Amino acid sequence: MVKTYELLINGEWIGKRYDHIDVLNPATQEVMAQVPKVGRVEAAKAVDSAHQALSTWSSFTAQKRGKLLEKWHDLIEDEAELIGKLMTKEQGKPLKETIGEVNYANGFIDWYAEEGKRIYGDIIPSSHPDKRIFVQHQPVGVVAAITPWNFPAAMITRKVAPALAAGCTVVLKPATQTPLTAIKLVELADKAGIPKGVINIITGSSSEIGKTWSEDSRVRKLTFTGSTEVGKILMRDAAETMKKISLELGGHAPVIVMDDADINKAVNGVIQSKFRNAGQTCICANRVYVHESIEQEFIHQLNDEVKKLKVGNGLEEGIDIGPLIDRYAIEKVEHHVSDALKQGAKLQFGGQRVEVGQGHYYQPTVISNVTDDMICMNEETFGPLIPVTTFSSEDEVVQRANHTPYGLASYIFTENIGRAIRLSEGLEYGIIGLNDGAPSTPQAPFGGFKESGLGREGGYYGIEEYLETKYISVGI
Ligand SMILES: NC(=O)C1=CN([C@@H]2O[C@H](COP(=O)(O)OP(=O)(O)OC[C@H]3O[C@@H](n4cnc5c(N)ncnc54)[C@H](OP(=O)(O)O)[C@@H]3O)[C@@H](O)[C@H]2O)C=CC1
Ligand SMILES: O=C(O)CCCC(=O)O
Repeated sequence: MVKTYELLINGEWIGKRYDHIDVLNPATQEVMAQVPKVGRVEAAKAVDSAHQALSTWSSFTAQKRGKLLEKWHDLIEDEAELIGKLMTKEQGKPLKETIGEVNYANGFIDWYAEEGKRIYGDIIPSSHPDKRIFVQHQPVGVVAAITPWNFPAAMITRKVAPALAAGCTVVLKPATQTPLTAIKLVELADKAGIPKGVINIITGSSSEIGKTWSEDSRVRKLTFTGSTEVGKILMRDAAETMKKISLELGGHAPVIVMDDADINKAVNGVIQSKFRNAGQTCICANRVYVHESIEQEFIHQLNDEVKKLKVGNGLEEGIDIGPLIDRYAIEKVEHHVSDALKQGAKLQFGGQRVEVGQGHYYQPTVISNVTDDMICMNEETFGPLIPVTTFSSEDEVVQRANHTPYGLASYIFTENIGRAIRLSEGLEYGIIGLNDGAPSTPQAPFGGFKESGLGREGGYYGIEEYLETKYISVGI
């Protein structure tokens, strides 16, 4: 019999009396667990609970909240391997990546346990001799967090840790495909002594839960990571109650490899960025622009490295690329590859499914002779495909790289400092990996320009998203 996980509302674990949703292991397609399927009633109860807990939690000192966050961090650290295994089973990514993600996720808790103590205000010199200007920051209130399946731990802590550190309480809905890691993290928060009602987690109908939270004026902040399409729905709905919002949405990251680049560094950077989570991240390299003079050498080295990558069940030793999340994901990759090949792209490596059990596995794939009108050059592939094209000048490549509604991450490989600065300034992206294929870290601001979203997560920028600014004008 599969385990049924429970949900936490107002300090009580509930779930037995609801319908359930099956959680599948993407490597085997087996049902590995079930979670309750709740809707509007429980979504509203979760807000009641968070709202009730708000005054006490926000009145705690930052030190007291920080201590509880540290306790939560330590419990996660103790169970990192177990959580990693659970995440590999529900999400598919290799164990080395899931354990890495647990540590990355825990880094946000660690960072915000400290950062909560540094929510400083200002005293601003007044132009009136008989007045003083004080500015202070207060928690925004109840926060609703909706998270995706591609980072089942990090997307939870990147939102919940700064919210809690700022003095907010949270209602959380993880993705239906990967709720187990999230529930496990909340269980550890409960065990750490974070008071009842401060974190509430529910699973179920995303549209009903999203609507309920959007309409509820007690929810003062909505934070979401996922598709641009859903982000736009949530932004429209949140406008009714004028909530603060953070949206971390899709991307279409260009990689620019200049003729002076260290090719070895560029190849490793592309591989690091592209094949993390089998290409299912919004900052993954989506299209590679290589200077025409080094195309052959770059592709040759890239093929050599890509050939070494091992595809299979992420629980097995030595696996680099696990299964894609579901059948729609692999069909999308196939569609992008076949469209490109039909229009004249050249297959360098891969291009096929890999038959391993029942999972949806796809070979790491490299195609060249790609043109800007192909689907893969315009839509997020969210899979292990590297399309390579060439360019001849700096201006041309910046213009082509910026020609997209997205603006999340971009990558530059060059050894020339002037070019590095010019390109970094010219690219309309929130994140630049300059000779770096892995820019994500808890201390830095993560977020996008244009249709890649609003707001930033991580670093001190990340906590500002959970604060209101209050100005007190004092007559003396
Ligand atoms: N920026 C990023 O990190 C991500 C980008 N994507 C992109 O989006 C594509 C689609 O992925 P998908 O998982 O469908 O992403 P979605 O945007 O559909 O899902 C992300 C989260 O939003 C929830 N959700 C879905 N619809 C609504 C709604 N109407 N109201 C409130 N919440 C909602 C989902 O719940 P539920 O799971 O219950 O449906 C999930 O928790 C990917 O192929 C990729 O291109 C996807 C994931 C992450
Ligand atoms: O948006 C995503 O794909 C999740 C975040 C990835 C990261 O933190 O690197």
